[in-house]
Amino acid sequence: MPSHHKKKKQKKYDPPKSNHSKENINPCSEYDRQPVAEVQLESSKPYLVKRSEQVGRYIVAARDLKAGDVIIETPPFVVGPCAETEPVCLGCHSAFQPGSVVYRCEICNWRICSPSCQGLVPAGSHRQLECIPLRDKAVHNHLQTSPAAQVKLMYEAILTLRCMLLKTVDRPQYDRLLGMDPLNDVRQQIPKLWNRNQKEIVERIRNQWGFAEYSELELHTICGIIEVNAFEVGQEPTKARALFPEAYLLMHDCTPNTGHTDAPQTHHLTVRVLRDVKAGEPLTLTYAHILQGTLKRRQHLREEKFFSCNCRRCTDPSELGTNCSALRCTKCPKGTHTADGSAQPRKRKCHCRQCSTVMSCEAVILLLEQLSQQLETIGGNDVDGLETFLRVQGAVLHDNHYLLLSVKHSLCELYGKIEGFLIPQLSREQLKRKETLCRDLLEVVDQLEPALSRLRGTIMYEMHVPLLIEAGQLFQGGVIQRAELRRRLKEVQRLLKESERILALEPEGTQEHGIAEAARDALKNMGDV
Ligand SMILES: C[S@@+](CC[C@H](N)C(=O)[O-])C[C@H]1O[C@@H](n2cnc3c(N)ncnc32)[C@H](O)[C@@H]1O
Repeated sequence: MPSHHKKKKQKKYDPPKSNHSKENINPCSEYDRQPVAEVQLESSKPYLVKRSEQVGRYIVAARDLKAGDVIIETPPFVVGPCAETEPVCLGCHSAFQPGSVVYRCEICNWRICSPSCQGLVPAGSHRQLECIPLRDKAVHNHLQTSPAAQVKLMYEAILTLRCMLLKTVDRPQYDRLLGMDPLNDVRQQIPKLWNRNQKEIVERIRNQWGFAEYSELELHTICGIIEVNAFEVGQEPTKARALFPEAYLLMHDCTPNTGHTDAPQTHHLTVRVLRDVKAGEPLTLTYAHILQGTLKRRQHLREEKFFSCNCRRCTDPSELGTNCSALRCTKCPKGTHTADGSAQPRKRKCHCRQCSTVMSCEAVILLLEQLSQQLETIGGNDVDGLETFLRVQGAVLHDNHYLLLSVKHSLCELYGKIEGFLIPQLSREQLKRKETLCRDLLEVVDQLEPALSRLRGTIMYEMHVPLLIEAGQLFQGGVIQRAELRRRLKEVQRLLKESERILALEPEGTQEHGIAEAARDALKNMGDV
């Protein structure tokens, strides 16, 4: 729990209004449902809370911020298993390895990774929240008799139950959780979603598990709070969802100016600005995948986050010049098709920018679905299969199309990492290939998520390897002289320094932190150039 939290008188839940006032609101005077202590402390924060009709509450920089400045640092309100997940440890949320010893919680009998799992006991975790209620209601019996698909849904319901149990275990925390917008009015208009929640979560918790003391509306509200506001946390083999104070106020943008990271085990969240931000500028986060095309991002945001994105990138058919969603024109040799900026899928058309041929967006979506399915049939480590996909579909899609970018990203990591393609096994052509793939990716990432982007940091680290080897080989072969060698090594150093600068910001124990250490070692080994 954040240290500034003070106990306050209980307030009745007042669902947030979706017709937010247009007026900009000073954090010291706004927040009808905010605990007083928190409002008083807001003024020391690097952000101000505002509100608009279109976005609801959002935050802006309270002063000029420098790339790397931390704007939010917070423990989670609550963490829990992802939607429809395979069974995970209810302590640390790590997946169970096939054949690993089966341990069970001695109280509730649900599976855990080990009796000494550190995640079982902290505040807001299994033992404090659902463990004894699950035992008292013998919920484990349902787990044993249910088919795998139902078991996944039972794990999904755990996070809703955890939030709900806060009402009795930690009422102030529960009240703060209810400060998040569940968008009930919007979600209720989507029968597929509402009815699914009713059947799979609300009725499960109330009727099957026997927690009838919680009303249907309370449980639907928690479902909404999770759907609208939860962050994905953890790294393989741990994957979970978490709700955080403050961070939920970050509005979405498809070219965000903040990035976030969560610490292994505790899932404490750190949000930093990725680039310099001027006072008054909205602080933004992406709720979608950065290397995804506009149609897909907008679809995800509409269906899963319940709004139409009209950011600069979504309304620009070229996606800020990257052509991330462009298809090659079948009628003219140089043309590319891109969707116009309309937010409404039915109205959208994909025009060739050279010859004005028009394709319907439905046809484009269908084609991309087929290509995605084709891609899924290629094994994750199948270098040749992925290269063939790039070659064949490169005739249909722009070089920077997001489907090709995702293949390029996989390949740039595979060259140098898997048996048969380890660094000493790579031919000159394959090393060059790795370099080219990294350059292609960097060119796009520099546009969409510049400066301190984690993706940039990892690509730069990958790219230093072929450049370093090539420089050494060319010098030893007498192809380049000392001055050219020096120039090339300087470039390698630049990549390593930038990669280290970015990834050293990641918490200890993460893969990225490990890469930062490797970059530091590589720089030390290079010595003075
Ligand atoms: C995590 S919440 C952000 C906080 C929220 N605005 C509030 O007042 O509680 C996400 C919701 O905010 C709104 N939102 C965030 N970014 C937006 C954007 N770029 N355009 C429109 N609505 C946005 C959407 O309703 C979205 O479902």
